[in-house]
Parts: sequence; C-alpha cells; structure tokens
Amino acid sequence: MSGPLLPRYRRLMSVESWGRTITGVSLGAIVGALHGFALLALLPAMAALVTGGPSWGLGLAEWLVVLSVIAIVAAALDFWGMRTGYIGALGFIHEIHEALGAKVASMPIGAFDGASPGKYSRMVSQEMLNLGESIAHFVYAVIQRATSAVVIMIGVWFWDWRLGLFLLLACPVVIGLMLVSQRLVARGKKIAEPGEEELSTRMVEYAKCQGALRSCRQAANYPALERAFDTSLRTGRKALWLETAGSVINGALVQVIIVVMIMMTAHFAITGQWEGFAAVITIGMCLRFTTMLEDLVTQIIGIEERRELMDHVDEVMDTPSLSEPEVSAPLTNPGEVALKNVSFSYYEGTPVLHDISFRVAPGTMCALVGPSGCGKTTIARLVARFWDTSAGDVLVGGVNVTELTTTDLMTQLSLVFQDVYLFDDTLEANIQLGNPAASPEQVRWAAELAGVSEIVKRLPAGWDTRVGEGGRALSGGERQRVSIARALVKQAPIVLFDEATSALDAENEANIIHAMSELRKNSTLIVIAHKLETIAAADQIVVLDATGHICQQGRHEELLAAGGQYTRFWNERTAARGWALR
Ligand SMILES: Nc1ncnc2c1ncn2[C@@H]1O[C@H](COP(=O)(O)OP(=O)(O)OP(=O)(O)O)[C@@H](O)[C@H]1O
Repeated sequence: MSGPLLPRYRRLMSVESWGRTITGVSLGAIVGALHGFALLALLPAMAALVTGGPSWGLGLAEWLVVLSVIAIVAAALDFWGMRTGYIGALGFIHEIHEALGAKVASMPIGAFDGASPGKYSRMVSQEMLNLGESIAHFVYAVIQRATSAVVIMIGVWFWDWRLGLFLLLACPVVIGLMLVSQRLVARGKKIAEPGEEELSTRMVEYAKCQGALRSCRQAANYPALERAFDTSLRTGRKALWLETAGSVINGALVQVIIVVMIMMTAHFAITGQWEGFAAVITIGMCLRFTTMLEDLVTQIIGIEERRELMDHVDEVMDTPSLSEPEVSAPLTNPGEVALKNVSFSYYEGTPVLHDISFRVAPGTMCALVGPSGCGKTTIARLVARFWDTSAGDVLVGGVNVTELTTTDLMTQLSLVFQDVYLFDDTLEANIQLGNPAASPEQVRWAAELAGVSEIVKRLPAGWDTRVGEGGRALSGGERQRVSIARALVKQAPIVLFDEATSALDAENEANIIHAMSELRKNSTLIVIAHKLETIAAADQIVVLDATGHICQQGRHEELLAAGGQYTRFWNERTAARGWALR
C-alpha cells in the first residue's frame, strides 16, 4: 500500500484512537487558524499604536484584548489538541504492536525466510515509536502551520491586495520547490539505505563468524565487509549531495521570498503608497510568515522521512495470511500422514519436489532418505504447512492440511528439527513449551529420557540456568535433546524428526535412540534419516533421487533386494562407516 499517509494510519488504528487523532488534528487546525488571525490582527493593532486612532474599527486597547483572548484560547486548545493527539498516538503504538503480532502469527512460516530478525525487532521498537511520533507531533504541526498560512494568505488581502496577490503567487512556487526539495531528500535516503543495511548485516556477520574468518586469515580484512564499507561510502556520498541540494533549495526558497517581500514593501513606502510604519509592520509580518513556511517544510520532511517506516509496516501487513478455516474438518484417520501427487517449488520455475505420493499409516515409522538437497526437509515442512504445495495435497489425520486450523494442525504434530531455537529461559520452561499443561513430573520424565537431565547436572544453576538467546549456552546436540524432550511431553500423534547429520557422541546417540523408541510407542514417526540403524528399523523407506522424485519405496530388505539407488546408498554408507571405524 502506498499513497497519502493518513489513510494508512487509519487502517492500523482502532476507531477510538483514530477518533482521538482526528480530534487532535482538528484542534490543531483551529489553533493554526487562531495563530493566523493573531498575526493578521497585529497589522491593525500596530497601526492603532502608531496613529493613536482606531484601525479597522478598534483602538489599540481593544486590539490588545482581542490578541490576549486569541492567545489564551489558542494556548488552551493547543494543550487539549496535543494531549488528545498524543493519547491517540499511544493507542496507535499499542494497537500496531498487537496488529503486527497477530499478523506475524498468521503468516506462512515461509514468509520469514530471508527476513533478517533485525528487521522485525527494529520495526516493533524504534520504528513504531517514530511512527507514533509522526502522527502525534509532525502531522499535528503540519496541519497547524498550514491552516495559519492559509488564514494569513486570505486575510492579508483585506490589508493590502498587492501583498495578498504576492502571497498567492508565491504559494505554487513555494509548494513546487518544497516538493523538489522533498524528493531530493527522499531519493538520497533510498540510495543510501540498501548500502547501510548491507553494511550492518556484514558487521553482524563479521562479529559472528570471527572463528571461521580467523581460520581463513581474513579476520583483519574481510572482503565482503570492505566491499560493504566502500558501497556504503559511495552511496552515502551521493545521498549527502542530494540531501544537501534539497536543504539548499529549501533555504534559498525562504530567502527569496523574504527578499522579494522586503523589496515590494520598501517600494510601496518609497513611492509613498504606504506609510513608513505600515511598511515596517508588513515586513515584520512577512518575516513571521516565512518562518512559518520554513517550519511547515521541516515538518513535512519529518513526515516524509517516516513514510518509509510505514512502508515497512505495510509490507508485513500486506503479506497474505495463511488461509485457514474457522473450524477444522474432523480427522478421519488420526495419526496418518499422506502426500498425494505433491509438487513444490520455493521459486517459480525451479521445482524441488515432483509428484510425491506416499502414505504413512498411524503408529508406523517412515524414513525419508536421499542425497543432500533432494527435498527431505521440504517434505517435512509441507506436512507442517510451513508452505503450501504448488500442486497436490498433504493430508494429516486423513484431512487436507488446508482444512485444519493452524492450532489444530500443530496439535497433531511435534517437530524435532536440526536448527532448534531455544528461548532465553530455563531448560524446564523450554521443555514445557511443548505442553504447557504438563506436570513437573512429566517434564522431568521427558528430560530424563531425552538426556536433558545430563545437561542439567553440568549447568551452574541446574534446572534454573537460562539457556541464552536461541539456546547459545548449549551445543547443537544438546539443543536437539531439549527439542526431543519437548516432543515427548507434547505426545503429539505425529512426530517429524530430522536426525542429526553430524556424528553424535555415544551419550547423545543412546539418548536419541531411547527417545525415539519412546516416541514410536504412541506416535507416527516421519524421520529424515541419516543413521543406518534408524533406516533399517523403519516400517517404510521413501527414497528420493537428486531431482526430487521418489525413486524407490518399501521396507529395507525389499529395497536391498531390488538393487538400484537404495542399494548403492546403503553400500556407500556402510562402507563409509566401516572406513570411519577402522
Ligand atoms: N527456504 C528455501 N528457499 C529456497 N530454496 C530452498 C529453501 N530451503 C531449501 N531450499 C532448496 O530446496 C532444495 C531441497 O532442500 P531440502 O532442505 O529440502 O533438502 P534436504 O534433502 O533436506 O537436504 P539435507 O539432507 O542436506 O538437509 C535444495 O536445493 C535447497 O537449496
């Protein structure tokens, strides 16, 4: 979504907050009009002061009363308007957090692919505050200054038509130059932003990958970071030129208006068309008017600078949500998983899976095997509906996953993947996440079985140790054990298990075997299998070739007897293991 900002705010706000914002902005417009009237009233008031007689029907004392009343009323309305506007903006900040949270929860998991975590954290922290500030402060100020300017431009005709005409003619020039200046600033930002983003990503990468960089002797001069620095410097310079040009146009514009106004007024005074005092008053008024215009431009640029933040929010809000039914269709065969003629591509035109069909009966174990990159993990992701298929159907419990609500689908599944993310909380809390209703005994039982208790013994604060963001205080194997314990407490009818590719130590290996046999008692298991023992023990093996087709399917003995890709795969693996053991 693009276009005027106010409607974009509108769609993200509750009726209440929007109402407050509109009240605030309307009060800002009234205050602006009063400021305009006050400035205009200064003209006859000054005339009355100089001549000692009435001007526009009122004497100096009366004009002073008028000015005082305007000042008091404007100050009171200004306070009220700003306060209401700020309350509206605070409501907006609260609501946008909720709206983004709800949106993120309804987005397909695949939509997060490639998005840097920094993008979301920046959006919900600094950017939200800036957007709130924009509506509370900048929009209010723009409306106020713009109304003042309009009132002055109209009112000045009653003072002197020549001045009125000048302001009227100056207006399109002002707006035109303002737009040019604004465009230049915005263009500068657009040019600089990708370079800045790349630089910050490379900086994080540089810090995180120090180990790898040092081992490659690139720690001091990491080429990707140097390139990012150069690009950022180059685009930053370009942006600076454009922004400076914008500011110069802006400043020059105000100066030109001031000079022309002073020259006009001086001309009227010299040619005797105006009294000397009238000329001085007019110059004063014109100076104030130009300051007002300058202010207006600054506020508009402030809003424009925040437009980009609204683009970030809209990008998330416009991401299509996962379509799901209000109520799930009833399961016809709990525990069953079936894929029917499933094809899938992450990017159009580059299919990863082709016409995949297989059925895993409830309570059985299916091993997915095949060369790296053939699509095994993708199959597991489609079962969990991280993405929707390009063609064909995925059925869980006998029902198409698109006919289940996300909550109901997730109730059916436990996911034990390799890239386990743990929350910065205690181990207990991380396991309990699998089933918040699990008793402490159940959590300990799962922890014991998955080998988490072993980890606890080694940690300084035992069960109370926090595992750090993402679980960085634990090794990869340990994190997977926590994930297995989660699956054990959840006791979901179906478990999707991605076996570790790396060699595990004997302790880890034994724990995983135990946990798997426990899971197998009550659940259907789909394992992305790497260990020969797991593969041989499966009730069914689905063999994929490098192109993402199923090339063989059956039990271990049948497949070995049939020859072909599975036999080659098996022989290679057993040979490799034999080689490793010798
Ligand atoms: N999020 C993604 N976006 C685009 N392409 C992807 C994405 N995830 C995987 N792929 C690509 O899809 C193909 C299948 O990947 P997948 O992870 O399913 O393979 P795999 O068989 O599980 O591999 P491995 O055994 O090495 O884990 C690969 O070519 C991979 O590069």
